[in-house]
Amino acid sequence: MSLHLFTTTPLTRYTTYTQSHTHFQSSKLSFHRTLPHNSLNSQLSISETNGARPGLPLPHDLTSIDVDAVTETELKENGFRSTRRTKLVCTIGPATCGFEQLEALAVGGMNVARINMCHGTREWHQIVIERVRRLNREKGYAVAIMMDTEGSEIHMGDLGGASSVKAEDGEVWTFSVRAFDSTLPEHTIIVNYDGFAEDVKVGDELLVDGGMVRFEVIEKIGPDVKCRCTDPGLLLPRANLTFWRNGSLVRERNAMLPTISSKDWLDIDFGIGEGVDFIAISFVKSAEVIKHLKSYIAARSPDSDISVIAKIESIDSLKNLEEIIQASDGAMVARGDLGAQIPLEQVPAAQQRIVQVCRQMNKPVIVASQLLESMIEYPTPTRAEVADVSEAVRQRADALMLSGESAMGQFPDKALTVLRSVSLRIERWWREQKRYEAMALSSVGTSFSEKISEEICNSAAKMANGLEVDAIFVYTKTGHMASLLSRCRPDCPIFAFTTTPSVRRRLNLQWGLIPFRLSFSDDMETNLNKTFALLKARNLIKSGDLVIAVSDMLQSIQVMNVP
Ligand SMILES: Nc1ncnc2c1ncn2[C@@H]1O[C@H](COP(=O)(O)OP(=O)(O)OP(=O)(O)O)[C@@H](O)[C@H]1O
Ligand SMILES: CC(=O)C(=O)O
Ligand SMILES: [K+]
Ligand SMILES: [Mg+2]
Repeated sequence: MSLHLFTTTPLTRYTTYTQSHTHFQSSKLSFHRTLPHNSLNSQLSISETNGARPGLPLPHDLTSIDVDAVTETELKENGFRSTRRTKLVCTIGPATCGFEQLEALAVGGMNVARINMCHGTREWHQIVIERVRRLNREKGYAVAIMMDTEGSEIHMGDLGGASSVKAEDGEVWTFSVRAFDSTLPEHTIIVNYDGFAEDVKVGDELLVDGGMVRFEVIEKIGPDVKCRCTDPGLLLPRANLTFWRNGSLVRERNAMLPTISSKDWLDIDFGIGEGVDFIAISFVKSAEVIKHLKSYIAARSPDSDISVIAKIESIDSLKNLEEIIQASDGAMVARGDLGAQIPLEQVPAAQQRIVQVCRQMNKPVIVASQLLESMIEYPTPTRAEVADVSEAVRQRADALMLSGESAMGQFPDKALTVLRSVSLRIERWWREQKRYEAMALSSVGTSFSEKISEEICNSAAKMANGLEVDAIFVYTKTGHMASLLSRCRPDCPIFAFTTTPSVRRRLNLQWGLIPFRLSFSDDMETNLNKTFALLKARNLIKSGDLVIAVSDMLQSIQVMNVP
């Protein structure tokens, strides 16, 4: 292993190299000068001609840098420090599936588009995926796609075409497992689970959508279960159903249902075929199902790098939380169903625990459901909703998610604006107050090389805060080193340079990362010169900006002013 300190005039540069070898005996400290950066000009002219010098065609790929169009504007307008660190996920539904609507969400800061396989057909989802791709291709975004499985929990059927139906206090409704050929009789709900009529008992409480509407079972007649509405509200198509007996959730049979149903496997095949970036698995109960899915994806599509997100929304997933998160590539705090399975007042503590476990294990975490529920109908959020969003940002979750607000609400763009502005404000407040928690991060690396990367990232983040640098640059092929830096939640943004578009899209889910696509070599000097030239040509950085650069090829840290 060797340690070098470099310095140049007029700019000052300090470099620490930690090159990892499996065997090493000595450490060396040297001090010398690097070449001046006068090679910048020639690179600048190449980039300015868009990679096509007359008579000497250069592949666009080698001389350009790709960054999200909105991030670019944000960086230019607000400077590095004020960029948003918390990522935003939007569920796409009828309110947002058009190309212009998707573009409006991208302009508003959507980092990930989520499609929920509970709703709509595969053809419908395929059109949405293609539109997001087109948006990325034509408008320079890197919006990632997350496919969320239906899971085999119990839910209602469609409401005969109605978008919602009101259940009034005291009304008697029939919950039936029958298939109705023609129109649905009045006050009738279809249940997708054949064992339903056998499993419920008179006196059970039936919760729709985690308790948004409640019924009490009053009579069982063959496949029909008569229930009286005790808490009125709106019934939405395919809403989730849970039933409770003597104050606890009935889940004996439920627990026997497979996490991934036959329909889910077909949806997963569809997702693999479409090359989605994330697959989120509903109602995960154990780590086994995640491992199984990951090996299935690897066998099905060896070249794909689809990340698997575990949705934490059941009692079992909380019981096996650590092992599930360890096996996954990320997690979602799916508060909608979670709140139907555990008492509501336990959800906030569960959220905090899940966010912390994910951070410790270096997995991205999304806080989801009802963040701005009232904005489905109204253009402004409640104060309580703003406080809830603030709390998720303060916990430093990687991402916040919109569900009904963006899928079928009346104000999807306004809801996204609220998430964006609350995130920015709380992040700034946190930095100004220097109130970041001193969370002791335990080691996640297993090999010696991984441990080196981790120590480098921890040190780089600490140095970045201490020296008040403008940005951390990380050159990473797999994205791993970028996520280790993100885990430290430093004060400055992290510019993550990566060679493949799919890694770039996936990094879009992680806190504080600004992913760029750039082709680079093993030679950091060349990489830095090239990056400085390209970013300066686009007015994204200027001479004198202080940056720390780390790389997973060299396992190095360098501190420098942009020449
Ligand atoms: N593709 C779609 N087509 C029609 N409606 C949709 C679609 N996606 C979402 N919605 C509507 O938006 C609402 C909220 O979306 P969300 O994805 O949170 O649904 P959910 O069923 O509550 O979530 P989950 O099934 O993951 O627990 C849904 O209940 C549904 O009414
Ligand atoms: C998102 C989701 O699945 C839930 O909150 O239940
Ligand atoms: K789902
Ligand atoms: Mg759910």
